[in-house]
Amino acid sequence: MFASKIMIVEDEAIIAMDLRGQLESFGYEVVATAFSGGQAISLATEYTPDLIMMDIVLKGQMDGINAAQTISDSLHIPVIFLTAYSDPSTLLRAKATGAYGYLIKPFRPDELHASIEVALYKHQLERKLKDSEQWFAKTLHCISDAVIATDAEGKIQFMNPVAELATGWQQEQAQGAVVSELMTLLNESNRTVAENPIPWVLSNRAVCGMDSGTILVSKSGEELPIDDGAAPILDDDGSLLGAVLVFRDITTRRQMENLLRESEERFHSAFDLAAIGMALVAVDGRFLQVNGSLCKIFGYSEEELLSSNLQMFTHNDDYQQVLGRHLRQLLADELPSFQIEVECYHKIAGKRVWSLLSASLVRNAANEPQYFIVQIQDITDRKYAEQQLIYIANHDPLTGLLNRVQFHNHLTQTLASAQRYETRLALMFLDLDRFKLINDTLGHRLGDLLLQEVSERLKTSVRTHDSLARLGGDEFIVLLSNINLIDDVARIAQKTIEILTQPFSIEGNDIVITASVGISIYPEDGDTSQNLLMNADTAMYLAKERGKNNYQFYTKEMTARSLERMTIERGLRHALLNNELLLHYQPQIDSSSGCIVSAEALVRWQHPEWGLVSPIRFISVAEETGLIVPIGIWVLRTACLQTKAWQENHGLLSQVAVNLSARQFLEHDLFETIKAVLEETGLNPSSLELEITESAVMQDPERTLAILQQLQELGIRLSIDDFGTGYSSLTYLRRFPVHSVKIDRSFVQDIPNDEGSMTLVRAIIALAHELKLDVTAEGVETEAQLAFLKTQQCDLLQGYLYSRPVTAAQLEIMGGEINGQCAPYRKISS
Ligand SMILES: Nc1nc2c(ncn2[C@@H]2O[C@@H]3COP(=O)(O)O[C@H]4[C@@H](O)[C@H](n5cnc6c(=O)[nH]c(N)nc65)O[C@@H]4COP(=O)(O)O[C@H]3[C@H]2O)c(=O)[nH]1
Repeated sequence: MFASKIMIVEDEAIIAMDLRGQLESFGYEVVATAFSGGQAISLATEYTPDLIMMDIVLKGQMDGINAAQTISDSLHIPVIFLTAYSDPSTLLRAKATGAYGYLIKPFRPDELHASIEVALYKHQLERKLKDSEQWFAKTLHCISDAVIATDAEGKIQFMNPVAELATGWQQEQAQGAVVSELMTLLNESNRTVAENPIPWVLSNRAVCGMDSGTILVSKSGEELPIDDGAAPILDDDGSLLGAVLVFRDITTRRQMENLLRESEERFHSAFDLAAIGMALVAVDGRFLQVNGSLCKIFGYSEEELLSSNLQMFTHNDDYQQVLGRHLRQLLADELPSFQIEVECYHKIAGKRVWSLLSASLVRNAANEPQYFIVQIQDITDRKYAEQQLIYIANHDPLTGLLNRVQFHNHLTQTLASAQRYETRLALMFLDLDRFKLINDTLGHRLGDLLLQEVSERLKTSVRTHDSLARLGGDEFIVLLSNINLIDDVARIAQKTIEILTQPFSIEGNDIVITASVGISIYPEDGDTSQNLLMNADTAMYLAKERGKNNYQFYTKEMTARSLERMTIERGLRHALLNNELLLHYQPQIDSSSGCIVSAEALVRWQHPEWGLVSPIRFISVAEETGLIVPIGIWVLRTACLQTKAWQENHGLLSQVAVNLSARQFLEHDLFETIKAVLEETGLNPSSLELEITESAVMQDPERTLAILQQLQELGIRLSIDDFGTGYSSLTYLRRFPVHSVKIDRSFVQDIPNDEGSMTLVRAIIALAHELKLDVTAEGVETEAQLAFLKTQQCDLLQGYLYSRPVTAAQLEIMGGEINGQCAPYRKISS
């Protein structure tokens, strides 16, 4: 603790020294001793002691009282007077300076000590009080609220600067004025004069809040919205000292409140009237507020929704989990917002609603989660449209079966699972036989209906977990998964074929179709979807070749064959462009005259590497690929040109026979093409015989009949090739405008050993003649065959006995000798 600093003012040096001794003995520090009033002021200024012991009577012009007055006014240092005089006027003067003590000499040391301690304590108290007053005064000046204090009569005693600014009155002007007269207050709502709270506070001695909505009219008439309160000022003993009014300008707050209210109104109207569903959802998922659109989307009333939670819309576990996870991520601040598609349920059982749900979380100023704002958009229509698009993209529009792309996906997945679980699967490639013909003859509309019926039947023949697809046209594919026994696959294939052979009745038309099926098995026939599909396709081709209407399992040998077929197909396309095709002619001999009257044109392929290729190797490929159409035209044109040249230059051949493939009959302009070739080459139609196989005629008898009639009317001769191998009867053929039949060489070759063949040949010739048809025997190789055929009066003979098919040049040598006359046949060495 520091000692209090005391200054002595005493013009008697001995007394001053004595006093100093006493003070120091009490523990004070005597910082200075002054001997006059003037010196007292300057030393007090210099040392600022805590207390001055001042003698009243001093030498010089200034006595102790005057010096004390100056020091008290300017330095606020407490003074204790020491004097030998105690006359009333001196005492009065001393008291007026605010003296802290007055000791009459001689005084006792304990009296001195007590006076000093009292003076120091009193001064300390006064200083604290002053500091505190100053602090309060400064506070009142600094605070942003307006403060007006009145006395107990309501007269203004204090106004801080904010109050001055708000009221327009300076404190000096307002001092002493009655507050309610100076301050005009209005009720904002009805603009009537509002009561000033001060009088009420003074009479009730209670705190009073001012109605919000109060307006202060300033001195200049300016109006300020204020928000305030007033309180009484009570003394320690409870007596009323006055009142204080505190108010603040709430213009900015009002503006903020207005903005907030407007924004809330906007939000509410946006919320209530929004076309999309909106909800405020508590963090535990309960609905706090829902709008009308939300109720409409799900068919629930507002009350029903408010008593349930967000998860109620979807019963699907997966969606619930996804939704729950996203909401938790919002709460954990891991996501600012999210948007997910959820499959929901309408109140009406079974009605599904697809919704696009967006949510974000509202947090308070302390960043604590308050509630979710959830928006729900009904996207059911869009979703169905999307599903429809996906369905369309994955399904065949005609039959509703899987399409090629989707089937590939299925196959890839099923194959992966078969590989994982080491199971077997089978692919059944199914192609309708002669569908193109049906399509072309009955029209595309009926063709489409037939395909639909076929797919319906196919559905019944496969198991539910098998996949059925239409790859295009009349090609179907079945994927049989989890196969135990190959026999099961065979059984299904057989059943499928049988189901399809039952006649279809479509718009009054009875249609009979058959199908060829090729089968490949995983893992035996391939381990990729491409391999398995290719091999099933290859097997299907073999089924076609083996007479159609059957099924074939893939074998390794088929690949070699199919490879060869592919090579032939590629080569054939070149052959046409590169002029690699040529014709050989096989003579046909008149049995009675022995003359060459006709020749059959037979195509050959002079391959640059393989040499001369037989038509047996390439005609079937040409037929499957459709290449037979341009090849057939080429053959026809070449044969006609050649025959025309022979007729004109050598007088050779009254006729040439050209094969017409069944496939060519599918061309809608077949007749026009043939007619054009005849016109172009100049060959007389009667010099052309077209050989049509029995099976080609029977594929579509009505259509063929119409074309044949046109050809006959043009003068072309028509012949049925390979007669006897099919199922047609001669009487049936009567309806067709044919001129001759050609007995198949398989019957001729058994003559004379097989009585049955001979009987058949005999009957064919007899019946044909009865029907006024010529008969040509093919494959005559022996004299015995020739003799038999002659006795049966077979009209024309063709076979190795006479000649193999030869080049045009060779044929000229054979028949050119008689110069235009029908020369007897002369065999050449071939
Ligand atoms: N074993 C034996 N065979 C004999 C005898 N006489 C003739 N041949 C053969 O029998 C076939 C007769 O022709 P196809 O029955 O129309 O049978 C033809 C025909 O179906 C087809 N073809 C040939 N050229 C053409 C063509 O230009 N167009 C069409 N669409 N098919 C053709 O190819 C088939 C085979 O023709 P090629 O190999 O030339 O075989 C020819 C001929 O060489 C014989 O005494 N013994």
